[in-house]
Amino acid sequence: MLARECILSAPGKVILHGEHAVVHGKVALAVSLNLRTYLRIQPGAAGRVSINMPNIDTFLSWDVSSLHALLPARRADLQNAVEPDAAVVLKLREYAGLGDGLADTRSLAVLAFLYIYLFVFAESRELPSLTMAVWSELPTGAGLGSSAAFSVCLSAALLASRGAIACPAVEAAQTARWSDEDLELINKWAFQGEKIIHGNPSGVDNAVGTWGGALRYHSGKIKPLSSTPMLRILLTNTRVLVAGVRDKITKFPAIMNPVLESIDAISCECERTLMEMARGPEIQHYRVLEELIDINQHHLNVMGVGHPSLDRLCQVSLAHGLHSKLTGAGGGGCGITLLTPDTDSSVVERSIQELKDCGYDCWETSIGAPGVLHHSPSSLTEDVLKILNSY
Ligand SMILES: Nc1ncnc2c1ncn2[C@@H]1O[C@H](COP(=O)(O)OP(=O)(O)O)[C@@H](O)[C@H]1O
Ligand SMILES: C[C@@](O)(CCOP(=O)(O)O)CC(=O)O
Ligand SMILES: [Mg+2]
Repeated sequence: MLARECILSAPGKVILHGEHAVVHGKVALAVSLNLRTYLRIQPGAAGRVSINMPNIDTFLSWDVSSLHALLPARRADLQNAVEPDAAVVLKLREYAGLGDGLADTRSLAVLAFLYIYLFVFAESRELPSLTMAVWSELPTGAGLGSSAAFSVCLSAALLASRGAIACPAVEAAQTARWSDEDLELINKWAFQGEKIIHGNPSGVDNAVGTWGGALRYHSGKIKPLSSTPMLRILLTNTRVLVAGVRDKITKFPAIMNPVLESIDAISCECERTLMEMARGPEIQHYRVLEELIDINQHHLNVMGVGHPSLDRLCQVSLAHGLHSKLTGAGGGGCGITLLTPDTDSSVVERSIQELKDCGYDCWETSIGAPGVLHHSPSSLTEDVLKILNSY
């Protein structure tokens, strides 16, 4: 077990259409982002488990012997990731001294680690000493799926340490993908991590973090959108922290269900348009994509997940003829703006500048990055390697 170090990474995501509705069984379209979370795991000091998570200022270490007491009584089935129940989460909370701070999403990262560590090793009853460091290029809690990228990295690293999946061989300065079968297992356990962090996630974020690229997600069914045209997108982080957005879906189901149906239809229409564009993109296709973005943004506001900072993003970009919507949980966080072939570069530059003047971060992003990857140390940038090596 954990004979050597393993470095891996997983991407964040952008939801084009279907956030929130996807939790209620509607279709979502999502794409991976060129911003990644990196994790390095290595054999630790004898009898110790240490986790270092500088993005959330959390550095913890435990005795393996004390962790043994937390092992579930029943042997967990490694191939069918076990769902966390409230009693287990409470026990882990008490052990880690995290109290009941439900609002402190940072502590959920610790719980996700403890859960996956204990349950992945539960079958063997042998817990390894290890040291782990995680570093992300993604802002946390901004709607770009940092929780899923984190859960995917945790799942892949711990399954590899357990020997449940083999680390694919990497040449110097290169990366390697896991087999489809291993990706299935990584995704299953990452979903459990997301359940701890989110409560009731749809599973779309961990699917993108695992497989990368563009995909259609519907009630757990994942379809890669391999022939999607290359879309140019501006990503804006309003820097307003997403704080426990409460949508109105459960409060007014009869009123909100038609809105969810409409979002489902938007995702399907967008998918159809993207497929047509793959055969030959025309400017009318972009006009349809823009209209779908506008309609969905209105729906998301109706659902109560908007924010004045996101309204401002939409107004500023529309003043330049560009169409935006929130992405992810909403209530702040990030929005996307579609750039079209007839968008002049001076318009893009002016829009970016005006959005920066609002105090937002704004940049043109590239989408469709690979899913979870195994890295050789020399495939990492010096900056990332330095951070991971400092723990
Ligand atoms: N790099 C990281 N290190 C440790 N925990 C992380 C990291 N990235 C994300 N997380 C966990 O995910 C949480 C943020 O997830 P969430 O609120 O779903 O926002 P999002 O997924 O949109 O970034 C953090 O509070 C933390 O618990
Ligand atoms: C709102 C939702 O659709 C996406 C949440 O994404 P994020 O954690 O805000 O990046 C929830 C989900 O799909 O689980
Ligand atoms: Mg998340």
